[in-house]
Amino acid sequence: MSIKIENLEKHFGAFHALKNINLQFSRNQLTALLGPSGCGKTTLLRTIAGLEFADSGKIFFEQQDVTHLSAKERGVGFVFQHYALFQNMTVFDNVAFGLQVKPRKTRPTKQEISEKVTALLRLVKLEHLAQSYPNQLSGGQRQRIALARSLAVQPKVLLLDEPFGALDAQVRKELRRWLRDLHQELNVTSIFVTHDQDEALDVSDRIVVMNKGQIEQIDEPNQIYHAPQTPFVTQFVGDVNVFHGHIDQGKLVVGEFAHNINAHTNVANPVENQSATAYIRPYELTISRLAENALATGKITHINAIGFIVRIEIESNQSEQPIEVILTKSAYNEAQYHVNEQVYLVPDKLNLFQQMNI
Ligand SMILES: Nc1ncnc2c1ncn2[C@@H]1O[C@H](COP(=O)(O)OP(=O)(O)OP(=O)(O)O)[C@@H](O)[C@H]1O
Repeated sequence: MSIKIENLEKHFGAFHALKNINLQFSRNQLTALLGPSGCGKTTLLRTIAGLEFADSGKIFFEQQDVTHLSAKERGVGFVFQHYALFQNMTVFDNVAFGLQVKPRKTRPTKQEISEKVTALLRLVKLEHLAQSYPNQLSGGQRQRIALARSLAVQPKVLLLDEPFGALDAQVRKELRRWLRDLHQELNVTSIFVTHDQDEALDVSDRIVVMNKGQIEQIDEPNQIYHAPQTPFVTQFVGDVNVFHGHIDQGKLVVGEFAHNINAHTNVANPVENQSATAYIRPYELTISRLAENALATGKITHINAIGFIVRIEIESNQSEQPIEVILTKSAYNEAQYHVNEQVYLVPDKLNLFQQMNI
């Protein structure tokens, strides 16, 4: 089932929650709606579900205009952050619920329901818990049951609102992997809401980044991370160092430093004599003992060499926040940097934004 959204607008009183949303979801794709708290992700998801209605705009499921249809008529499955399982029913009955309450005419037989529920429990790998009650399950298991329950009625669209939000980091990670694998087997168009960039990058085929009721960028995870198109996306997805300056004779000038940006920036022709902000990932910044083509200088304040990579923090007058640089262990061992050392920072690559391309 493909989904198309045209010119969607939504207000809550005077608050403008969704601003001219235009979007397409391809059949069987897993899309993440990613953005900070309050940006409108849940409102958009609920509007797609038919649990909320837009002020204007249209929603199509394939060719059908579903804008004014109820959630039930749209045939969507919904999984919320807080597993809304029935506490007084067994796992089996929870999963069977949607089938058992179907009108007599369309309700499967008892035997068919039993087979279907067993197959779904097998799919979420919890067959052995069929006769348990929700309060006997872990958070992760409950969420998998909630998913099995929503799949029982064969939804054409599966909508997940922070499905792993209430779980601890380790379980979240496991369930992410599990959702990705499951989605490949399912053939269902899925949209999930998250404010966790790692989760979006790890699980989805495509990410829609939202900010203040608007879409900032729609792209594959790789593009969102490596080719962010707005300052907001650059800062929201992944760690980044920020340098404010201006362009002078093709160079980015930050304080007393003038860095030649040719060849390793996203902007071919930066506008002269205009302010510019450079966003640089920690691993795209090189530490040097020479001032040549540097963008900043600063003092090393902290070195974390515990893991596979080495994280170095530098305090600099050219940056409001401490600058973070990531080095490989071998580069670090070779250079032998130490705390309190004064060093220069030279970018290998930077994302530049000026007023006009924001
Ligand atoms: N029923 C409502 N009445 C009034 N305001 C609402 C209502 N639902 C949402 N809002 C407001 O609309 C904005 C968007 O809310 P929404 O839940 O869509 O954000 P979100 O991006 O999903 O955030 P979170 O990650 O915190 O859930 C918020 O400022 C919220 O307060």
